[in-house]
Amino acid sequence: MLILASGSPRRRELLASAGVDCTVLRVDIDETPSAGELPTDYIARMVSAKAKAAVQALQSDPSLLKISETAEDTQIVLTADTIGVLPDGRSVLIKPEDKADAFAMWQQMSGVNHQIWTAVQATQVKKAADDTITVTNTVNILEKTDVQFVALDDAMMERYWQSGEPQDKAGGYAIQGGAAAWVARIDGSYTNVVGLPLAQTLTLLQQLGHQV
Ligand SMILES: Cc1cn([C@H]2C[C@H](O)[C@@H](COP(=O)(O)OP(=O)(O)OP(=O)(O)O)O2)c(=O)[nH]c1=O
Repeated sequence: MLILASGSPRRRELLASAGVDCTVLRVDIDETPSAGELPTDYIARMVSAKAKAAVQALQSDPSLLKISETAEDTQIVLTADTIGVLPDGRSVLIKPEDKADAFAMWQQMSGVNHQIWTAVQATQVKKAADDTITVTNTVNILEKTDVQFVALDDAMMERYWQSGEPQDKAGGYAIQGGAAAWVARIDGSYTNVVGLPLAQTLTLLQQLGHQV
């Protein structure tokens, strides 16, 4: 069975909607961007740090890995990271720290286009007889979706902040929730915005020989 190393319920639900069962392993990493770090570098660092943390957790508790110790028996650990990117191509939007941070992000997205990027990493691991976990293959994809927001006023932003939904979402919004009314159009994968580009992820899993 697939190990989804993500605390995001959206990712698990998307995989379940495609009939993919997974075991959830929560990993906690520092998601602070470095000064001047470009979106491509930041998102690659995040998705790989989440995978490293997951492999470490498996190493501490190898019983989480439901595979035998034969060389052919491997398991896939899936990690993902979702960010917003402003039209300057440099500004990364992650989860808002507080209300002021959310408002500042939304003001920059009001009435214009931004992009949502999700990076997905499939890390194939195997277990040796002494319970050592080794990574046998790593494959990454990066999917980008253009999103255009309507013009937002203070009352719309205030109402949405009070809903409690923005707090744990990249860019401080959920297209699958209250912010659906803010989205004039998108160009690209919808599920990518929700946190996991489903069709592309299934292709990735198939490439690694995982039955989907
Ligand atoms: C833009 C957008 C983001 N999101 C979510 C997807 C991700 O869960 C979250 C971005 O944060 P992430 O750090 O990508 O994911 P996470 O912290 O929820 O889970 P983990 O790190 O354990 O994998 O924002 C939506 O649900 N809807 C949206 O429209």
